[in-house]
Amino acid sequence: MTTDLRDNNHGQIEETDFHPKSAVEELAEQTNPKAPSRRNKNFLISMYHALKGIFLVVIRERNMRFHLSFAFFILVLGLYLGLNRSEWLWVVIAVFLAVYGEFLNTVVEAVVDLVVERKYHPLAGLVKDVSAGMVLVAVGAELIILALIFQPHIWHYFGIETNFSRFVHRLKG
Ligand SMILES: Nc1ncnc2c1ncn2[C@@H]1O[C@H](COP(=O)(O)OP(=O)(O)OP(=O)(O)O)[C@@H](O)[C@H]1O
Repeated sequence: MTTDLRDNNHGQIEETDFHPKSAVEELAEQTNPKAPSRRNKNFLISMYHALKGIFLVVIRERNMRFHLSFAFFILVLGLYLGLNRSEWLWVVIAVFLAVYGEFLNTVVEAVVDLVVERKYHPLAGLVKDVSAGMVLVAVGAELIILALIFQPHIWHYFGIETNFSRFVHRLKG
């Protein structure tokens, strides 16, 4: 995180903490006011734009790369520990909850920057903070679900026997 100087709308300059440019900020700088607005002409073009959106967030948002690296680790751990089908279902829901939250957060950041034209505004800060809080809640839910799913398997792996870990392991056959 770096520091940035911003006008606080009262003629004073405040020092605020900011990360280096995010995907949203870089795109905001590339805006060409003279470019005509274009609409998607067919399904394939719509798909292309949707995939471009996913690609942009994955490549340029550090937090998204963290979520995906974590998801990959969970995938490997799940395969190694031999989760069953219904456990995978919960793992997928948990992982996508956090990833989806990150997508929403990126959208919120972009819209806020668009509305305030990247100038300082307390409400813009509030919206971004609440949006970041939403991601945190989603990650909290993800971690709780993953802990509930993986705990009996990890216990069993380390030879810690509880009624539940025995029950889950028996389900695996
Ligand atoms: N226009 C603004 N006016 C006031 N405060 C802002 C503004 N933009 C950002 N902030 C404050 O700076 C914080 C960081 O904003 P920023 O846009 O850099 O998000 P970020 O840290 O890159 O988020 P993420 O890590 O989720 O991508 C916000 O949570 C908010 O408190």
